[in-house]
Amino acid sequence: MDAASPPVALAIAGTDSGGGAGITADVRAFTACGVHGAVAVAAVTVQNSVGVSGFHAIPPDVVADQIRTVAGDMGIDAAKTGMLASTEIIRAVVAAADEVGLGTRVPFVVDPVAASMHGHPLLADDALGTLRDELIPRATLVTPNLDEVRLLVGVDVTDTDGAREAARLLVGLGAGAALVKGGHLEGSPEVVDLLLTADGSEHVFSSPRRETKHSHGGGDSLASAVTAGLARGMALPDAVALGKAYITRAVDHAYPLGAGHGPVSALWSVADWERQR
Ligand SMILES: Nc1ncnc2c1ncn2[C@@H]1O[C@H](COP(=O)(O)OP(=O)(O)OP(=O)(O)O)[C@@H](O)[C@H]1O
Ligand SMILES: Cc1ncc(COP(=O)(O)O)c(N)n1
Repeated sequence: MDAASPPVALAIAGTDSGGGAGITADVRAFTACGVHGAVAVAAVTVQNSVGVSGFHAIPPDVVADQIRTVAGDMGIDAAKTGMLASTEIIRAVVAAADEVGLGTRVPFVVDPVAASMHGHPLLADDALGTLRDELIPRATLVTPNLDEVRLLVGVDVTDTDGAREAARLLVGLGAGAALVKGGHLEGSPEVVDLLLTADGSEHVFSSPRRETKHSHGGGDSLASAVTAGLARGMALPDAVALGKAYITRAVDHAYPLGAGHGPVSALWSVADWERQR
């Protein structure tokens, strides 16, 4: 007898040839969190642990068609965006999202990726306004890091009050909720991610800060684990709690790889499985 079909989550994002971030991290998180991962590739990056040396943006209509063709066959229970590269791709994603109900019938997580952790740009400068004005208003949840917060709403977050103010402004852009991630707030012993929903409810997710430079793909992994929770029908705070639990474990198991920043890891799930074999 066939197994029951799992929920389907769709990642609309870029590839990472080094396998640390982007769509590779997304699909690992989807699998580890119990959903089937489908993908709409928006860009192919030439990337390793040291940085991004180039990328090729996929034609916008091909990005949109990947979304439509998955929706039309297997259905989409939740979707997330990562690297979208250009204004034209964002507009194509917005058009397809509206057609298939992302952000209305289907939970839609927007991770507003602007640059890699090495500081290499993954979004054209002139695309930030389109991301802010056309994509974020469709988001069930937007998940910026502190650099993206600064770019999107001009707030320099240094503490929880600043994160709260930034989240309020992000929700003011039209997102259903904002999760302001505190990974970049070096110096604090806890990593605090703050969730604010449009109805004003606030949830704080805190975990011990791990001393590691190997956190490549952390933001993608968190957003994808939250998306998996939403695809499974969880309420947003529960889905974010799942995402935080997943990323905390993945940072705990992050490993060095290459000369630069190694990835956060989902390989503990394989070790668990082998122990039980
Ligand atoms: N040193 C750390 N220890 C534990 N958790 C961390 C650490 N750094 C980041 N995290 C967690 O990882 C997630 C991603 O946070 P971060 O603010 O680094 O986003 P990001 O910049 O988009 O990620 P990245 O650039 O690493 O892909 C958050 O849930 C954060 O709490
Ligand atoms: C294709 C792609 N998408 C997203 C990121 C951001 O991840 P990080 O901030 O860990 O470099 C990346 N480096 N590459």
